[in-house]
Amino acid sequence: MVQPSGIHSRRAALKMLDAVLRRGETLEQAEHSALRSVRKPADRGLALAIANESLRWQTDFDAMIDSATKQRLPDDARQRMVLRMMLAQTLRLETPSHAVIATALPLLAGGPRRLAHGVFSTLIKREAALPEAPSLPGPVMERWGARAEAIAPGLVDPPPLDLTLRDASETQAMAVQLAADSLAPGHLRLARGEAIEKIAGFSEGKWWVQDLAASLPARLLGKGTHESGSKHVLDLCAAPGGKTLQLAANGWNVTALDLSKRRLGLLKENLERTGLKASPLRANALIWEPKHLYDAILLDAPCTATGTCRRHPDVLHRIGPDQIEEMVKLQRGLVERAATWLKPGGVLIYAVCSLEHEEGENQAEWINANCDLAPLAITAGELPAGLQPTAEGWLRTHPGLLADEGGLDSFFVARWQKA
Ligand SMILES: C[S@@+](CC[C@H](N)C(=O)[O-])C[C@H]1O[C@@H](n2cnc3c(N)ncnc32)[C@H](O)[C@@H]1O
Repeated sequence: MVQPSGIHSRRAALKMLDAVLRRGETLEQAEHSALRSVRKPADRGLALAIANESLRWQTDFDAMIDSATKQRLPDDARQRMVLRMMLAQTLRLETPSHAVIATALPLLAGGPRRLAHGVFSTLIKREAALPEAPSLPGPVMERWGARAEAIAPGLVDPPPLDLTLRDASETQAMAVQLAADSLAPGHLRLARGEAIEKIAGFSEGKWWVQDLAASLPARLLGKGTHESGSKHVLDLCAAPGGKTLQLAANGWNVTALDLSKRRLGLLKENLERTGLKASPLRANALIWEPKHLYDAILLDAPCTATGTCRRHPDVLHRIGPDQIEEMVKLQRGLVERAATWLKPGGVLIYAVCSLEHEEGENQAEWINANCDLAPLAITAGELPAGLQPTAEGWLRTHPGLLADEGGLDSFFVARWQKA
């Protein structure tokens, strides 16, 4: 049978959705195997766009689908996944209906295609439309509470592209060269679209991709030099190295420790491209013992990553209480050990790209109560204009902040000092 053109990208998108929603894989993990058989970059881009938009607007697509079916389709039914993809193409990617139908029905070969066709046609006839911002899944609304309302508008589109510059003194010149905005020294914000490798300065290693929020933890450690040379920082859970690069560029002598061989490989590539120096170290921080104490430790802890929902909408559907609890335990194990590896006067930064209280605010309270460290409040003067620390001296960013400038990922950051 002749397959309609564009079917490969739709098959790959369906594979990704299936891996995320039925097997709990991250979209990034799923991407790898799903895109293996899709050769053309444009087809790969389309597959990713369909999967992303389906996940971003899933709650709204499901409400539409349910309004047009007599019997509710199970959440993980293939027809529901294909219908979400069809609606994503029509309502978000401006794909003509005939192309949507021609590429969707083969995905249901051997199954009830008529149902999908009927539901889709009904919704198109009704001129079903999306709300201004995606509705968040019920459990996410419950967890994020009052913040959810501010966050949702930040999820409408994929975020802009943020770069961190190797040399912050070039901020203005690079902003002009790349027609970019800058929200802080060493930060540039570009419209998303162009291939990363094609942006000027990539091959010379003048910058790396890093959301502004992700750059804040390392900024809060300041310069790494003093009269007698460089101070020692342990970048604990360092790979792929966005913060390692910042610390190295700021004069720190960096040990970049991570458990993952693959991710450390990326960190090494990043060091090579930027010409910055750090000492990568593969170890499990839960059993590793340092040979000396550190002036500073940056613990960018493994977490549920729900704060990256703008670029990874799969987290809206994959993460629940079990994953949160698992991460909370791991984070406590790591921070408990890190707290003993600081010199007197040494500074610890704890950061997570999570929107969950359990991994952020609750962990900071736990550290206050259980670790031999004194809180060192973050001040407004240390933050980009428009951001404020909390009353406790912590930092909590989310996609609803700096909304007019393009928003931010969500990070929780707090700081302590060893007596
Ligand atoms: C949030 S990511 C780090 C991102 C990195 N700091 C950056 O800015 O590019 C968390 C990292 O923790 C690492 N990790 C998880 N458990 C670990 C452990 N027990 N010991 C060391 N690293 C661990 C993961 O491999 C992952 O790279």
